[in-house]
Amino acid sequence: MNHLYPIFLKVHELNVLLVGGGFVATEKLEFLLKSSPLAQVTVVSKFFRSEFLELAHGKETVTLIEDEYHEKYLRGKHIVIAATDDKAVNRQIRNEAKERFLLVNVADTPELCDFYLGGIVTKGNLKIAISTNGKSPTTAKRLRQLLEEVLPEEIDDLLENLNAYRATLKGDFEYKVKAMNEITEGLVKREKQDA
Ligand SMILES: C[C@@]1(CC(=O)O)c2cc3[nH]c(cc4nc(cc5[nH]c(cc(n2)[C@H]1CCC(=O)O)[C@@](C)(CC(=O)O)[C@@H]5CCC(=O)O)C(CC(=O)O)=C4CCC(=O)O)c(CCC(=O)O)c3CC(=O)O
Ligand SMILES: NC(=O)C1=CN([C@@H]2O[C@H](COP(=O)(O)OP(=O)(O)OC[C@H]3O[C@@H](n4cnc5c(N)ncnc54)[C@H](O)[C@@H]3O)[C@@H](O)[C@H]2O)C=CC1
Repeated sequence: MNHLYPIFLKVHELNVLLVGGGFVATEKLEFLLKSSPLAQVTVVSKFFRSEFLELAHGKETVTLIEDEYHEKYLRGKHIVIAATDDKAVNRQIRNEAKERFLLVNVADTPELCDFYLGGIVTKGNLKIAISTNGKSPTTAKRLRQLLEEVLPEEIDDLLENLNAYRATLKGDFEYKVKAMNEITEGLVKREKQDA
C-alpha cells in the first residue's frame, strides 16, 4: 500500500537545515537547488568535501557552518535533512527534530524519514514529482530523465495561454469550471482512429 501524499513546498520561503557536507549531502543539495534555486538552506557539517563547496559556491541563499551538529541548529527551521555518515548522529537529528514537530528526511534511510525526496521534472510552470514509495530510487531517476526528454518545452506556453484565457472569464465559479473544462477537453480526448 502506498500512503505517501505529495505536496509542493515553497522552499524559498522556508528554512531548511541540511546536516552533512559529503557525497550524499552534495547529491541532496544538488537536486534541491536544481528544482528550487532560491531554497533557503543552512548547512552544518564537520567538514565540506570540495564537490559540496563547488556546488554551494556563490549561492546567496545557502549558508555554510563548519561545526558538529547541535540541537541549537534546529531553531527557526521548518524542514531538516540529515546526511551525515554517522548513523547515531542521524538518529539524534531525527529524534530532536521530531520533538519540535519538524519534518525530517534522513538521506537513504526510509524508516527515519517523514518525507522522501523525489525525482523532479520541471518544464516552466509545470512540475512533476516522482516517487516509487522508496522501492527503487533509480527508477524514479530514470522516469525523471524520460519525462524531461518527452515533455516538450512548449508545454509551458500552453499553461501560460490557458492562464491568460482563464483571466478573461467573467462568470461565476461554475461558469469558469465549465469553460476551462471545455477548452482543455482536447488534451484528454483520444483521437479517432481512421479505419
Ligand atoms: C527512500 C529515499 C529516501 C530519501 O533519501 O529521500 C531513498 C532511499 C535510498 N536511496 C538509495 C540509493 C540511491 N538513491 C539514488 C537516487 C535518488 N534517491 C532519491 C530518493 C530516495 N532515496 C527516497 C525514495 C524516493 C522514492 O520514493 O522513489 C532521489 C529520487 C531523489 C534525491 O535523492 O534527491 C534520487 C534520484 C534523483 C534523480 O536523479 O532525479 C540512487 C541512484 C543514483 O544516484 O543514480 C541510488 C543508488 C542505487 C540504489 O541503491 O538503488 C538507498 C540505498 C543506500 C545504500 O545502499 O546504503 C536508499 C535506502 C533504501 O532504499 O533503503
Ligand atoms: N556515497 C554514496 O554514494 C553512498 C553513501 N552511503 C552512506 O551514506 C552515508 C553518508 O555517506 P557520504 O556522504 O558518502 O559520506 P562523506 O564522508 O562524504 O560525508 C559525511 C559527512 O558527514 C559529516 N558529519 C559527520 N558527522 C557529523 C556531525 N556530527 N555533525 C555534522 N556533520 C557531520 C562530515 O562532515 C561529512 O561532510 C554513509 O553512511 C555511507 O555509508 C550509502 C549509499 C551510497
